[in-house]
Amino acid sequence: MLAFSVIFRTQARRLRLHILPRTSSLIGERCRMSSMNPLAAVCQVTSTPDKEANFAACKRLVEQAKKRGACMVFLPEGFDYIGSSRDETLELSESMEGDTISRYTQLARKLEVWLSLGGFHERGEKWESDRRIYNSHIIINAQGHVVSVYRKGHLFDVELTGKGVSLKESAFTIPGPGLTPPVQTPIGKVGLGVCYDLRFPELSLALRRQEAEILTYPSAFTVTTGAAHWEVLLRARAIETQCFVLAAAQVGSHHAKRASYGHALAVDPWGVVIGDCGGVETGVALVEIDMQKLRDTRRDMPVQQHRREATFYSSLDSTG
Ligand SMILES: O=C(O)CNC(=O)[C@H](CS)NC(=O)CCC(=O)C(=O)O
Repeated sequence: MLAFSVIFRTQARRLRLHILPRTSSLIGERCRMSSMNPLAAVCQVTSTPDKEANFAACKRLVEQAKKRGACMVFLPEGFDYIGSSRDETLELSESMEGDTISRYTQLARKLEVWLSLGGFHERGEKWESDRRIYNSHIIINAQGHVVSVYRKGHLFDVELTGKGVSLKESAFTIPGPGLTPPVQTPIGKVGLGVCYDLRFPELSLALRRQEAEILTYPSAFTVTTGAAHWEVLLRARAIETQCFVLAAAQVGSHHAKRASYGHALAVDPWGVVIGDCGGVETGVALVEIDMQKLRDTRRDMPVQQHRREATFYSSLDSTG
């Protein structure tokens, strides 16, 4: 009998529930059955500069998640690698046609599972002359086709005085051109962001306006900013858009100079944390995507209808 564990959080207590599907044949069917809520898998990994080892670790988690009944598996920013210098980060990058994406499309096809690959280091169009990359969030369907790509719009150029955080993403990355429309998947309509984008509610509101039901922020948050802001920001985006929010994450030490906060998280449209991978280990949290919860939340408190964006922006214009 196959069992899977879902990590639920009730206030300060964490409970691990073991749920037994009635028969193992239900697992493959779950994504197609309208009577059961689909399962999403939010992964937490520790990428290093070793691409082979990272692929092996991610593949194991995707296989585990599929076995436990997931229809769609979410991997974090830098799932391919986290480089130890600007030069190494650039050197290891690939195009969409390279080995890495080809291996993941094969994996998706073989396991018949959808994948969200957050934060792929993608060589830009003018790589040969400018050596710049995009930070790309790629969606692959269960037939192994790339169905959507969003290129991170907000770059993390941040230096926190006295807090040991100093990163300049724009030194190697080009910002993406803008929003990618939400994509229909077996778990719902998924809107794409990446990591630092989480801090900009105008992106999540634009995705909500385009009918997103699930927002995704695959991340590699720093330990300092993660401890201060991560859960608050994710819950705020969920509450104000009334969407599920799924955020796969990097955890622990990538190399001598860099570590990540962890806590890959899943939040429901009411703002409740329904999955949390913790701050220590790699792993996967399986969560039910119950669209009735979303419909109830939006019906009871129709904030999207109450929104008066135009009023506030036009008053800004008139006051200069
Ligand atoms: O560098 C790579 O290889 C992959 N990219 C990242 O890890 C990015 C850019 S440096 N990290 C973040 O955006 C952290 C955001 C953050 O921590 C916050 O908003 O507080």
